[in-house]
Amino acid sequence: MSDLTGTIIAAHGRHYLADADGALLQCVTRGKKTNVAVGDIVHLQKTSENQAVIERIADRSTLLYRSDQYKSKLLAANITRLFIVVATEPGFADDLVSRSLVAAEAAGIEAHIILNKVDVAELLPRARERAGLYGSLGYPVHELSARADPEHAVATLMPLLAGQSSIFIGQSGMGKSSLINLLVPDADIAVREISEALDTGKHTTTFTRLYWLPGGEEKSAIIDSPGFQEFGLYHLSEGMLERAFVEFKPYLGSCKYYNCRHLQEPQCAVLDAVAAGKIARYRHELYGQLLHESAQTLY
Ligand SMILES: Nc1nc2c(ncn2[C@@H]2O[C@H](COP(=O)(O)OP(=O)(O)OP(=O)(O)O)[C@@H](O)[C@H]2O)c(=O)[nH]1
Ligand SMILES: [Zn+2]
Repeated sequence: MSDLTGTIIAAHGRHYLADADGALLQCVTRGKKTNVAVGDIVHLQKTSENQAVIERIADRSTLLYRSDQYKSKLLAANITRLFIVVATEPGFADDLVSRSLVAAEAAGIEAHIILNKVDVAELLPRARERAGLYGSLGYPVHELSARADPEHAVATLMPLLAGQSSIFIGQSGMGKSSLINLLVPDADIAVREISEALDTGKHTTTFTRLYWLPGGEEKSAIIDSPGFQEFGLYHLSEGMLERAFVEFKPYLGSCKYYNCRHLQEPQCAVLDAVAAGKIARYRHELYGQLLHESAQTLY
C-alpha cells in the first residue's frame, strides 16, 4: 500500500511537495515532525489523489543546515555540490561566503564559487581579487555573466551540474534567479505549479525548491534557496570547525597542546601560520567567532 517513493521538491513550513514519478503530491509528516528537507527521498502513504503522508525518510548522503542559538534549520538533503553565487555588484559579504564554505565542508559537500556580473568591468578587478582568496583555498571560481553572456554561463555551468544534485545559495541581488532561469527554462512555470500545490499564496519566492535539469541521461537536480542575510552555524562542534577550515589542515596536529583550540595558546601552529600570513586573518577571526557560537547552543 505505501510503497510509493518520492523526492521532496519544495518545503514551506510543515507543508511539503513530493515528486513521485512526475506526479506532485502534497505531503505532511506524522505528528509535528519538521525533519524533512528538500532533496529528501521519502516513502509515502497516499491519502488521496494528490496527497500523502511521509512515512519514512531514506538515509541521506549529505545534509546541509543552518542554525541559530535555538534551533537548526534543514536547508537541503542529498546535495553533492554547493554553488555560492557572488557578484561584482552589489558587494558580497566574505562572512557569508566563508560560513557557507564551512557548512559545506562540515557536510561533506563539494563547494564552488560563481562570480556573476563580470560585465561590470570597473568592479571586476576587486571582485576577482576577493573571490580569488577562495580560489587559493582550493575552491573553484567560475566567472560569468548571466546577462551579458548567457550562452557562456550555461556552457560553463551545465557540465558542473550534470549528474549532480546541486544547491545554489547567495545573498539577494547576486543574480541567482537569473542563473536558475537560464539553466531551467521552465523554472517560472515550475514555481507557479509548486506554489499552487503548496498553496503558499503570494509567498512564492520564499521557499526552497528543487528542479530537475532538462536533458542528459543522468538525473540532475538544482535546488534554489531564498536569498539570505545570515548563516548561523551554532550546530558545529569544535572538532568539526577546525577541520572545516581547509587551510588549517596542514597545521592541525602540530600545536604544542593536543587539545589546542587555536585561539591564544602558546606554540600554536595555526596561530603561527596566521602571523606568517599563510592563513587569512579574517578566516581565523571567523573561526573564533564560530567557536564562540558553537558554545552558545541551547538545544
Ligand atoms: N550587469 C549584470 N546584471 C545582472 C547579471 N545577472 C543578473 N543581473 C541583474 O541583477 C539583479 C538581481 O538579479 P536576480 O537574478 O534577481 O538576483 P537574485 O540573486 O536572484 O536576487 P533575489 O531574487 O533578491 O534573491 C537583476 O536586476 C538582474 O537583471 C549580470 O550578469 N550582469
Ligand atoms: Zn593550535
